[in-house]
Amino acid sequence: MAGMPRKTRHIRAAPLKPALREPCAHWRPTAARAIPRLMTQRLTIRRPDDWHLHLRDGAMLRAVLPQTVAHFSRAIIMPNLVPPVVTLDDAMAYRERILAAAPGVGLFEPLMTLYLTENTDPENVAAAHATGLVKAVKLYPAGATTNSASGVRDFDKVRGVLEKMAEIGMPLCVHGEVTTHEVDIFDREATFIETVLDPLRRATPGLRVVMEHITTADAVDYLRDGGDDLGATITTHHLMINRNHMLVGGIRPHYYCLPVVKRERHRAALAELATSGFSRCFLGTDSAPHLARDKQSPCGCAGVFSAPVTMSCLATVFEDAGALDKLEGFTSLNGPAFYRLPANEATITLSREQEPLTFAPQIETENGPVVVFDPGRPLHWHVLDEL
Ligand SMILES: NC(=O)N[C@@H](CC(=O)O)C(=O)O
Ligand SMILES: [Zn+2]
Ligand SMILES: [Zn+2]
Repeated sequence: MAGMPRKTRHIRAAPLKPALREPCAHWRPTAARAIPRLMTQRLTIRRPDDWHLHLRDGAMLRAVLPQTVAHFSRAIIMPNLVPPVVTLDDAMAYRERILAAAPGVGLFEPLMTLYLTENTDPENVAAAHATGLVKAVKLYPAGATTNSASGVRDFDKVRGVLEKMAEIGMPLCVHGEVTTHEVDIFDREATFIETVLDPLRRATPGLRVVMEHITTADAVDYLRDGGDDLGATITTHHLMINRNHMLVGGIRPHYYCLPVVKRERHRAALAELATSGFSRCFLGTDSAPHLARDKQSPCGCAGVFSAPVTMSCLATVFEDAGALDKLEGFTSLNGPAFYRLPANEATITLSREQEPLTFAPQIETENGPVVVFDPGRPLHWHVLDEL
C-alpha cells in the first residue's frame, strides 16, 4: 500500500545478562577492601568458641591442640576417631586425653560429642547428656566423609535415640550429605536436605539439629525457614574460597574438604548469611588436620586445617562485608545461645595492621607436617592476646 508508513520490525537483541563470572584463582580486591581506612584498627570481642573441631588423638592431638587453645575458649570436639567415640565412657576417656595433651589447656573446655551408630543406646546418650560434659551427638551418614564407616545407613535404627534427644533437648550435629553413588558430589548437600534431613526433622518434632559445615545457598534457605530448633555452622574456608580456587590453574589438595567447596554463588550466600548477624548460624571451623603426605597423594584426604588463621580470616571476611560489628555474634555469641551456654567472659583483641600477618605455612607433628589453610590473600588482622 503505497503512501502508508511501512511497518518496520524491530529486532531487538535480548538484553545481555551480566555474565556470571566466578573469580579467578587469585583474589581480586573487592569494593569494600578498596575503601581507604585507618592504618591500625582494634577490635575487642568476647573470646570465640569453635562449634566444630577435629583434634584427632596422640601425636596429632598434641600438635594441633595448642593452635585452638591460643584463640578459643571452648570447642565441640568431633568424635570421628578410629575407633570412633561412641559411648559415654569413650567420650570421658577422650576428654581426659585432650586435657592432658597440652600445657595451658586447663583454660580450654572441650565439649564432647558421641558418634551415632545404629547400635547407640538411648539411655547411654541420656546419661552422657546428664553429665554436662557431652553436649551433642554426631550423625555421619555411613561413608559420607573421613572415618564415617560406622555411621548410619538405616535411619529407622536410630529412631529411639533421636526421640530421646528431642525429649532431653540434646542437639544432633549432622554431616549433611547423601552418599548415593548416582548423586553428583556437588549436589549431595542439597539432596540430603530434601530427602533425609527434612523428613527426619518432621518425624522427630522438637529435635534440635545443627547443620554442620553448610556449603550451599540451598542450606542457607533451609536454615532461614527452619525455626528455633535448627542451627548451622559455617567454616572459615567455605566463607573464603569457591571451587575455582581449588581447581583453576592446578588442583590444590589443601582446599579439598567435605562437603566440597561449591561455586561462587554459594560462597557468597554463606558470607551474606554469616555477616548479616543471623543468630542461628555460628562458627564451626571444621579444622580437620591430616598429614601433608596424606593430602598430597593420588587419593588425598578431605579436610582443611584452619585453626591457626581462622580469626584473621574471619575478620577479613567480615571487614569485606562492612560488618565487623557482626563478627562477635558469629564467633562468640550465637553458638553459646544455640547450645544454651553462657558466652565467654574473657575477650580477645584483633588489630588491623598495615603489615600482613605472617604465619607458619605448616605445623610439625611427630609423624610429619600438617599444612595450614592459606586463603591466598593477605590477612591484615592479627590476634593480639594469644594464649
Ligand atoms: N571436613 C572434612 O573434609 N573432613 C573431616 C570430616 C568431616 O567433617 O566431614 C575430617 O575428619 O577430616
Ligand atoms: Zn563433616
Ligand atoms: Zn568436620
